[in-house]
Amino acid sequence: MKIKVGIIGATGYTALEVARLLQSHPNAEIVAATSRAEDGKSLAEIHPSLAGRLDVPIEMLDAQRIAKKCDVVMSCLPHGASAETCKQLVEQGTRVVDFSADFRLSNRELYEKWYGVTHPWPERIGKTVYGLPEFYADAIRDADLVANPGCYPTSVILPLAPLIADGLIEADDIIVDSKSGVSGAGRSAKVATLYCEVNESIAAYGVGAHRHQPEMADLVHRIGGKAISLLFTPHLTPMDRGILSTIYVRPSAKATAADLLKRWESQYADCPFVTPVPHLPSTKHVAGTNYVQMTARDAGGRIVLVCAIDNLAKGASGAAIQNMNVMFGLDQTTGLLQ
Ligand SMILES: NC(=O)C1=CN([C@@H]2O[C@H](COP(=O)(O)OP(=O)(O)OC[C@H]3O[C@@H](n4cnc5c(N)ncnc54)[C@H](OP(=O)(O)O)[C@@H]3O)[C@@H](O)[C@H]2O)C=CC1
Ligand SMILES: CC(=O)N[C@@H](CCC(=O)OP(=O)(O)O)C(=O)O
Repeated sequence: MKIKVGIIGATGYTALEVARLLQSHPNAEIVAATSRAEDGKSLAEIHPSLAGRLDVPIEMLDAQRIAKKCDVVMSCLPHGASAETCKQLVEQGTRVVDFSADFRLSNRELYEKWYGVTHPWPERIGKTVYGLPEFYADAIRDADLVANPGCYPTSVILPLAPLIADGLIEADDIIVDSKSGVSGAGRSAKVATLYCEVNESIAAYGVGAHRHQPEMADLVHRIGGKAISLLFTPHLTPMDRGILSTIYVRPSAKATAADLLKRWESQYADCPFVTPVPHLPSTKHVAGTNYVQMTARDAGGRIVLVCAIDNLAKGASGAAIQNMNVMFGLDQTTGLLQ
């Protein structure tokens, strides 16, 4: 019997990536998809790259109806809108992977400060597992709701957390410089992501004020056991997909880049998607895959960490399928090794 999967927010980029990846998943099938704007069409009509392969009809979102059809729902809705629907689906007995930031942080105050909205299900903040199977597989296995990680945070938490846990780097002096492809901003029309704005150009945004900064600090603290101080600057770059994070840290005592690589190798020895590498990774090395490549270099008294992921794969939809695999007792890599 295949896992019956529903995709809500089906017109977006992460939904397309879930559908693309699930087509070659041997144990799952898409049985429902929703959108407010494209009700009545099919997934393949909205996403022509799926033509001839996925005829799932798009329907309006009705949590009760979706819950009846699905074992698990991928909620590809924006933060703010997702939480209420996740609540209804979980209450109807369906398991949910939430792509939004609505359940990622440790507490309601932090969420409401950074997201500027009142949370509709505050009881679940701090009581929802963060969907990084590399650290939380046991809790994900039994979860009714999984908070899929943010894309930039994935590229920062995976390299930093084990180093903080072992005291190999200073916790109070971390600078993160990240670059993202434009699909990270979603598919809805915005001036900032128009062709003429992004083509042949690169720009910083959200300097010192991006909502992924508290997510990174919160999770590195939770996993590494030590509070950290971190400055994060994201950049929008003229590519479709991919994230490259360059992280400047100060080594504690006499730690070298080689020590950090060794630490990652032991931490992630049993994690099929996290690959410490000797070369400097680029977004091309992981494009379209669920892999994470990371390396470290000694430089001017600091160590520079470089981590590459695909924002739509390990940064969103690949991670969600990895989480679904854990939730349903499958091997983490099922359907994700293409
Ligand atoms: N893009 C990325 O790289 C990443 C995205 N994420 C997160 O994943 C989620 C989806 O992202 P992405 O696919 O890029 O987003 P898109 O903007 O591409 O798609 C969002 C989808 O949600 C629906 N939607 C929008 N507003 C509402 C609303 N108020 N109520 C119900 N449905 C709504 C839209 O469809 P319609 O208007 O037709 O209903 C659309 O299908 C977001 O929470 C995002 O933050 C996480 C990691 C990476
Ligand atoms: C390039 C770009 O705009 N990226 C998005 C982050 C990607 C994302 O969707 O993250 P969440 O899941 O936390 O929303 C941004 O900076 O807001």
